[in-house]
Parts: sequence; structure tokens; C-alpha cells
Amino acid sequence: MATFDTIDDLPADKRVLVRLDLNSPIEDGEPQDNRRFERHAETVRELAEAGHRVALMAHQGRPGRDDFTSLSGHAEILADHVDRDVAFVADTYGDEALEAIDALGAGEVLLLENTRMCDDELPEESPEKKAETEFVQTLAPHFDAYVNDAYSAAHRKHASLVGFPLVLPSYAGRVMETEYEANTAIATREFDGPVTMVVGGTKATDVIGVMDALDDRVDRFLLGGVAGELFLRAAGHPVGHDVSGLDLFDEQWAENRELIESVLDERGDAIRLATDLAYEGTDGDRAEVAVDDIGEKETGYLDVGSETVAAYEPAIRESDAVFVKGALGVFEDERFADGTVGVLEAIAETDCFSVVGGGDTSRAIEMYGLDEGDFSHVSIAGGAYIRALTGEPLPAVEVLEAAAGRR
Ligand SMILES: Nc1ncnc2c1ncn2[C@@H]1O[C@H](COP(=O)(O)OP(=O)(O)OP(=O)(O)O)[C@@H](O)[C@H]1O
Ligand SMILES: O=C(O)[C@H](O)COP(=O)(O)O
Repeated sequence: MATFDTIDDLPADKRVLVRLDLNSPIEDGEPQDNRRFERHAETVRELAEAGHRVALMAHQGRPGRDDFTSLSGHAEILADHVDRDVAFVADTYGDEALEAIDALGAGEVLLLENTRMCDDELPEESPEKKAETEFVQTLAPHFDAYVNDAYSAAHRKHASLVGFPLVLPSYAGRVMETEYEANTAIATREFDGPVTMVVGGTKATDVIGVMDALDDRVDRFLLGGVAGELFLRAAGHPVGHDVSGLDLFDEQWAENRELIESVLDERGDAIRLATDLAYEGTDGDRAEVAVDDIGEKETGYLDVGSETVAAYEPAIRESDAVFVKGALGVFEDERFADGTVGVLEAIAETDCFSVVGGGDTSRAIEMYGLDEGDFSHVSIAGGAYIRALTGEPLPAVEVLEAAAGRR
């Protein structure tokens, strides 16, 4: 159980500084709408409807990257979701920003410029140091309270995430609350029946670390994606190699080989590997091959095969809790979506506690017409989800908890 205060504890009629995570894919310079807007809109709407004066902080990209942009487009998308005006000021804590903040009326909402445009924001430092920055010291006196809703950035020790709880009464927003509860369930909850984890995607290094850290808190791991192939490689099959221009396997193999071998050795009984794989046949259609029949390492495999999906589905139906990290195949291409969608469908049909994490994987839910309501929780967090699964502390959550302890 989290020990932070939430916006239920926020007294009426306050000037509230709120941290969101609106970090989004950018196409042609424009932010693309996604689940983060819809989720954070709930917190923003609730605060505005309660009559608070609401100033929002968020980041986009990182300096030097293509996706490092202003938040003006984000304000428009957010306004559509909140269903009220969201003003934007191209300044974070300079005079222009402070003027706009002080002019806010009850129920009005203002988005400040990308926090990562400020020098004080990014260097990872202790909350105490961050609380002393000009950024925090300038903004804080203009507010009565700070709300952190940016669960998906809570693993970063940035000024807007860890500095304010040391100087303002601080609360968790709705996204922070729900993400925290669902994502820490594997570490904190007792389930009556089997706990299953679906492990896939391209970030094998991350997920193999999670498998190692979770150890016997998970009864079985269903593998696919890049990690799945690397485990098959460790089991002696000629797959999980970079072929035809792919650059996903060999480096991650070199980095994780020992860990994979030791996880396989110690938890082999709990690990289910694909028995068949899918690839692009010469006619361009999906073709499949049994893993035992693969004799040479010359094809790129893009999904688990249908025999594997048929074996994974009952394993899910018998589970009391299922956590998903990463897709079992390249689901963006319909020909290679069977593994990912088959597993998601089995979860949706089952009355288990389920969490689907990872921005890419959760996109499969809408792409293939699944109902988000059939899952207990669809996380909008990447790095923070991984850390929560392993029980690693999140600095921005820790300062919220400490702030509650001081009150
Ligand atoms: N065998 C495979 N070969 C290449 N790509 C694969 C394979 N299997 C799955 N993928 C890709 O993995 C991606 C999802 O992986 P990723 O590790 O990024 O997971 P995520 O948890 O959804 O995302 P994030 O952590 O970035 O929010 C999908 O886009 C899918 O195309
Ligand atoms: O999009 C995310 O996962 C978070 O906003 C963190 O972004 P970062 O990895 O650039 O710090």
C-alpha cells in the first residue's frame, strides 16, 4: 500500500502545480494523441471541476533528440480530452509564466513549457538539491500544493518530479495512484492461484533482468519476442541471431548470455519457450516452422507459431494473475500478430488480475479491437513499470511518501 496522500486529501480552492507525463511520439513535429493524454485528463478535469487553479508541467523528449519540442500542441490535445480550455505559455518559470500563473481563475488550466528546456530540470540529483534549484524556488511560492501524476517518469530524479514535495504539501494524482497500485501488485499482493508473466518485445536486457529479479514470485513465464529467441538460443536452437540486417539479437545475447543461462538453469521448470515460430515465406505470407526442425540460422522470426499460441492460452486461463511485458511478435504487421493478440484475447476472456505494460504492447489492444475494460490495468509506463515489477523504488514516489509523513 502506498503511503502518499492523494487528491482526495487536497483542501478546497487551492493554487495547484501538477506534474504530468505527456511525453509522446512526435510525427512531422506534432505530438500524437495517445493514452497518456486521456489518462491524465481525468486528474486535470477533477482538479478543475473542484475549482482549483491548475498549472501543469510536463516534458517532451530530451535536448538533442528529434522529439524534443515545445508543448503547445500537447495543450490542444489535452484540452480535447479534458473538455475545457487548456491555455499554454511558452515559458516554464520566467516572468511570462509567473504572470500567467498568477492570472489563473478558479477552474482554469494552464500548461507551462517543456520542463526539459530548463537547465535545472535534467541533471539527476538528490531531491534536496533539486528543491534548492531556481526552478523549484521560483515556482513554489506561487502555489499552495503540488500534485504528481507522472508515474511513468517517477524513476527520474528531475527537479519537477522530486524537488517540489520538499517545499509544498504534495499529493498523488489519479494516474499515479492507479499505476502505483497495479504495477506493484506482483511484488506486494498475494494471489491464490498461479502468477504468469508474458515476456516479449525488443528490450530483452530489461525483461531478462525482470525475470531474474522476480524469481519465485512468478510461477511461469511465457516467452516470445527477442527475449524468447535468446532463451531458445541458450537452449541450443539456431535462432536468436541477427540475420538479414536485423540488429536486435547478437549484442543483447553477448550482454545477457550468462544471466539467461543461469535463469534457465534455476527456473527452467517455470519457463515456457516457443515450440514453433513464424516468418515471412517466399510468397510473402506467414509461414511457420517447428523449433525442433530449424536446422540453420538464416531466417528472421517475427512471431511465435500457432502451436505455441495454443499452448500459452490455457496457461493464461488457469492463472490468477497475468502481467505482460513486451509483445510476442511484430504485431504491427497483421501477419505476425497472432502471438500477441492470442495472448491478449485469452487474458481478456479470463477473470484474472491482469496488467499490460509497455507503450508498444498496449497499442495492440486498440489496433486489434480489444476492450481495455477487459484488463485490470493497462499501464502507460515503460521504465517505471519495469522498476515497479522488480520492486525497485521510484524516487518521485518516495518523496511523495516522505511529504505525507511530514504532514
Ligand atoms: N521477434 C521479433 N522481432 C522483432 N521485433 C519484435 C519481435 N517480437 C516483438 N517485436 C517488437 O517488439 C515491440 C514491443 O517491444 P518493446 O520491448 O518496445 O516493448 P514495450 O514494452 O511494448 O514498449 P516500451 O517499453 O517501449 O514502452 C513491438 O513493436 C514488436 O514489433
Ligand atoms: O516516456 C517515458 O517513458 C518517460 O516520460 C520517461 O522519459 P525519459 O526516458 O526520456 O526520461
